[in-house]
Amino acid sequence: MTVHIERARPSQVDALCAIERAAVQLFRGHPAWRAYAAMAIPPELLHGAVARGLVWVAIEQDEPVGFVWLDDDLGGDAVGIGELDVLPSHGRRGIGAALLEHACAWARSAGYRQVGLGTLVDVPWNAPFYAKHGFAVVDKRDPTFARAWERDRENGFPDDLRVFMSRPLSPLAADEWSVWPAPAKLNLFLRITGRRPDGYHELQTVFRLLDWGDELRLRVRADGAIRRHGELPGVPADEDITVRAARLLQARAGVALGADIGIDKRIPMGGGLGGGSSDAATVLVALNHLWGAGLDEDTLAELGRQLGADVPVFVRGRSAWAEGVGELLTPLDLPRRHYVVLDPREHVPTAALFQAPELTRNAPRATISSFVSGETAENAFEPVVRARHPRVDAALGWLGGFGRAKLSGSGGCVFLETPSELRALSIAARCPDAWNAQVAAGADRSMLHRSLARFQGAPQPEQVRHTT
Ligand SMILES: C[C@@](CO)(OP(=O)(O)O)[C@H](O)COP(=O)(O)OP(=O)(O)OC[C@H]1O[C@@H](n2ccc(N)nc2=O)[C@H](O)[C@@H]1O
Ligand SMILES: Nc1ncnc2c1ncn2[C@@H]1O[C@H](COP(=O)(O)OP(=O)(O)O)[C@@H](O)[C@H]1O
Repeated sequence: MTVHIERARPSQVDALCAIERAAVQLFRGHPAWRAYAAMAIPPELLHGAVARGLVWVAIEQDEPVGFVWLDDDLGGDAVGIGELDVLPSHGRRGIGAALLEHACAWARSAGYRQVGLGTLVDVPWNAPFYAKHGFAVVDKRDPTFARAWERDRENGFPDDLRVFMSRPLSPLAADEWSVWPAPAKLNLFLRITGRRPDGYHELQTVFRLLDWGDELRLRVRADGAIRRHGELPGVPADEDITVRAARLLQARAGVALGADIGIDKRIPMGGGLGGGSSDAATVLVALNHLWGAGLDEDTLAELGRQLGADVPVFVRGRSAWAEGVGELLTPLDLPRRHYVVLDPREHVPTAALFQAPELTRNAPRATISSFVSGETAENAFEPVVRARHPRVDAALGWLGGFGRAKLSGSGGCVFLETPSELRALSIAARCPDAWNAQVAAGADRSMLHRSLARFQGAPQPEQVRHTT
């Protein structure tokens, strides 16, 4: 029977937790059994990892039979194998090895240079299995594993039997596909203070970048062509902002190389989460690197501005206070927060909202301190969108039952800030079926810039992901 591997979907989370529980039974009688048996994967955490594209599942006859979960919290140029489990009934068929190779291949495309893991030295399907697949035992005091070692001790794993292992990943060749993240954003408030002669509106907003978003695949072409692979509903290739971004960069930098572009779309289109803008910024930043075009960040941000008002903040890669049409940016370090982001599945047309006669477009100017104190927290589009789009109104009403729910950008996505990931996960778990709920952490430094640092072999800007 054939098995194939694909990215895990939210609907598979319960099945994956059950696979882990079945696989752990093989440790009965082992000194680590008590610790392993006491530690089931919290389904909400797996949900988060699935949403961020870090889990792959092996499917046989439409049923999940194994999975691998990558842990991107190690830092530096290393990614971890957080979990690798196969149903005991499907063991010894090479499914675990295939999952491992799949995850390592993705990690290599994402610019990681090593894969690390913690495992048991005396269990045949643990350390000896990984050794067969290119992993070598490393010194436990290696700083890469400091957090993992600490977690081991918290979980009561037998320290003498646990080893950390690492496998190097070779750099990508020039003609291979690479993968790059394109994070979503939220507008923590949005005020419109005036209108410019060209019809564009002056606004003030705070862009909060998230640790969740789209994934782009890029491959350099020698023939100069820019090609999009796959379909994006309602967006012909020539109109796709990623294709336009690549062409703009090509012309500005005078490069003769081209690119293949693939988009794994996770951010709802037209949802006020800046998905298209972020995709465009990722293309500018990534191709600038892959083509060796050598443009500086100011030039890339200006190219971004030509593509859309929200593109520069993604090019700069910092959560920021914004003015002008969104291009005058002051980086902000915001407190650690998680967000429940709710998609009412309603496309809200941005341009029409900016034209709405009832929109408040002459608000007094706010200050950063009035935002920080919580006094300035409104979104000028919210009353207009609530009146025109009943589904968005209903989503705000439901989420508002848990705290101060807000609209992002011009909507239709709405969000709620929470002090802990668990609180966000428990609210998201109660979301009515009609909408889609996502939990994400705020990121002061963009995951795009973490990727760029990996590809450049430079030190990481800072951990993006805040855990509580
Ligand atoms: C409202 C915001 C807030 O972050 O986000 P979204 O809801 O789109 O995510 C942005 O200002 C949207 O930025 P973006 O989506 O890039 O807008 P653009 O493509 O540049 O513009 C779409 C249309 O909106 C109007 N527009 C846009 C920005 C602005 N400051 N004034 C405007 O009047 C213009 O009519 C323009 O033709
Ligand atoms: N690569 C792309 N991803 C998303 N939208 C795109 C893309 N290219 C063009 N678009 C167009 O831009 C519109 C706005 O996109 P998006 O950035 O997702 O929403 P918003 O501006 O509300 O945050 C979409 O409805 C779509 O028509």
